[in-house]
Amino acid sequence: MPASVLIVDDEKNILLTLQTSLQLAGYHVELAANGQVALDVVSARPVDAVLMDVKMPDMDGLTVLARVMELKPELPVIMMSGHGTIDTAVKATQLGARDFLEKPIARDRLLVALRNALKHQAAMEELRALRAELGRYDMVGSGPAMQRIFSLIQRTAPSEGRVLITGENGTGKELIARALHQHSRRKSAPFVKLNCAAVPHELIESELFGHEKGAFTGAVSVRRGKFELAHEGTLFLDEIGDMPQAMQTKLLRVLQEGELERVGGTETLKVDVRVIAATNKNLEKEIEAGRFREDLYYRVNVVQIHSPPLRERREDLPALIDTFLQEACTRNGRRPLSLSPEALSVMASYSYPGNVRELRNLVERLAILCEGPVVTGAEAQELLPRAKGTPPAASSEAVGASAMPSARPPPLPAPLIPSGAGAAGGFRPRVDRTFREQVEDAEREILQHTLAYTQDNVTEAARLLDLERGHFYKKLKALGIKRGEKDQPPAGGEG
Ligand SMILES: Nc1ncnc2c1ncn2[C@@H]1O[C@H](COP(=O)(O)OP(=O)(O)OP(=O)(O)O)[C@@H](O)[C@H]1O
Repeated sequence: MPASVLIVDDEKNILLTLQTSLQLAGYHVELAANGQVALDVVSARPVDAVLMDVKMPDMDGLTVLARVMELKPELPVIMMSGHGTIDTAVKATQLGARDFLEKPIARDRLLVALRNALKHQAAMEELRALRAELGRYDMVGSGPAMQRIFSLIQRTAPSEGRVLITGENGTGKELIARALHQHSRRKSAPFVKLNCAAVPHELIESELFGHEKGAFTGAVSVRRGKFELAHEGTLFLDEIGDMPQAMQTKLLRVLQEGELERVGGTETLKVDVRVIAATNKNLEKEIEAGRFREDLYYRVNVVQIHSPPLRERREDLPALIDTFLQEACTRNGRRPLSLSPEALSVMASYSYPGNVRELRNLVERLAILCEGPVVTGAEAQELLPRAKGTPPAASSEAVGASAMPSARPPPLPAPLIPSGAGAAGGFRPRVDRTFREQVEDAEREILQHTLAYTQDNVTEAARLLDLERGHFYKKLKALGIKRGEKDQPPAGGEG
């Protein structure tokens, strides 16, 4: 689609001369003979740049410029003046003008200014997108599950086939979608994302298809939808299982015909977009339950890529931890940290219900909180969440699938191994803690472990350990264990 330029000038012959120059250079041109018309156009139709005279009757160019900046702060505006003073040029720049040209306008100078303004605009948009996504492109992992994903990406990306990516939250579905885009012939066009679960149902249509000015209350200016923005590129529909049914029907039509109308509009727009969808739901079950259209499912599910949960590809943990740790250290301006074997073992024994996203956050916390340069097992242990029924790890087992408990709690608390004491053969005497302190460490771990198992239910934890409830509370206090407020200590604090 050619870039569209709005020319604003009260002199008709200037409008026509500039129009001819720009049309010959391949631009789509709109004309406005005064400031009010210009403002109407800017709020009613998408324009990519504005070329505007300073001196106009009724509303002068600088006033119009200020209003345009309120409506569309990112829109590049080039001001023109036959009576250009430095003052006016400075004022225009302060108001947000991208360039200032003196009349009479040389064609070459005009085209260079316009090209620069549009290039700058595109670069800023790219930069914004890159900043937002910084560090989210590279996929780490060399185990069989990731190898399978890489191979599917390699084979599917160059095709035009729609892809459905399935998997729990935080498993890297968006990264897969981005990798598909980056390895496709569409890579120089935009990658646009819409999270269907995050947009209120009543707004999703205008998010996807855009809207005309006045289409509904709050539609103060025309807006392009995600489909239009993704023209010639890729549209990533995240959480497609949450798309309202009425929208599923409309989406189906766009996928079938490549055509759409903005909300409140009558013009039919043609779009060339590759759709990649993702879901954490089982869409076949959603179809059975009547919540997801079967025909839409077949449209989006030409190729399916499943991203398994992290607990099913534990072999990737060390590489992921290492990558995230180095990234986090750089980001937080500290020297590289490394994990002791005990810390790695502790990290490996957690089940990561939030998957790679949770791992990434935990590692970021390690990079901020640990003294270093080597993260100890105790520091890692301290960091892991324990309140959701996940028992804290035994600290000195080897990393590997067998060292990792499943996400579900065991039927009874697993036998505990005090910090620093491993399974048979792995025992290492601690010289940095007294005997009494090590006993307390062990007691603390038993109480925390049991509380995590009972989801902070003290009565149940005390029962499991065959302790009186009051005595249990006393121990918690003595060992400095903080807990949630599910039930209160008995009156007097003892039992
Ligand atoms: N293989 C990987 N290598 C490196 N980083 C990864 C990998 N997988 C996921 N991540 C990181 O984990 C985080 C979550 O990934 P992403 O947003 O792609 O997951 P998702 O499955 O799309 O999540 P949601 O379903 O919640 O939208 C991101 O910070 C991403 O960079």
